[in-house]
Amino acid sequence: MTGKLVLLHPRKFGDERGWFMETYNKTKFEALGQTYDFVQDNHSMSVQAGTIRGLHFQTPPFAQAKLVRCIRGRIFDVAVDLRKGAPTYGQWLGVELSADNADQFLIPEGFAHGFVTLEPNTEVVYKVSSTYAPANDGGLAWNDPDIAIDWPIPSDMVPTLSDKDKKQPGLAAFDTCFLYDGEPMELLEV
Ligand SMILES: Cc1cn([C@H]2C[C@H](O)[C@@H](COP(=O)(O)OP(=O)(O)O[C@H]3O[C@@H](C)C(=O)[C@@H](O)[C@H]3O)O2)c(=O)[nH]c1=O
Repeated sequence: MTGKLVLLHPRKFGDERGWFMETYNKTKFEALGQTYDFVQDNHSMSVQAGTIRGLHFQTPPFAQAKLVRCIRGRIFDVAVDLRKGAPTYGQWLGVELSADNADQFLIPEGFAHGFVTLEPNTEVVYKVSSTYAPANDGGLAWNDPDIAIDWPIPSDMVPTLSDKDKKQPGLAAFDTCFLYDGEPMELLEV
């Protein structure tokens, strides 16, 4: 299996009560060639708009694929290619996820992940394919010029960051431990 970046537009079944949607269906993921054993669910809430969490990853053997969605507010969600030898190594791809669009972003192993909140009190939930392994916790600077993410926040805004994320290194200091599986860094939308 190769891991693809996938933006899922889940089908909402509306009726007089409201709506229903599936948020994860293993069989449908397998039909897309994306077989993950999601073993942990996470939920974060960020009070301030302009909060950046990331860029984060766990190193092998605890690398994580992530299935991310925003259930309150709005985020710009980013994946950064860290796969050794990939032609797109160091490049990033971002999507907007919101409670309104209900979209989900599937980020395979080999990518760093981060997001900025675009509204106050934004809540993000995501499944991960390996449990938390603090000793394998890795990070990169959100504003590393070698990655050059175009965060959709005002240029004079000082983002809210954790102490850890204020001190993350840049890509130049990172010796990647992720292998390139040949999968192009393209967004599959379903
Ligand atoms: C990630 C994580 C953190 N924690 C604890 C450690 C710490 O005391 C507290 C807050 O952790 P952090 O500051 O790392 O939380 P946060 O900055 O929200 O980290 C998350 O960011 C996004 C972008 C991701 O992709 C996630 O994988 C995760 O790295 O929660 C767990 O117990 N389990 C976990 O799986």
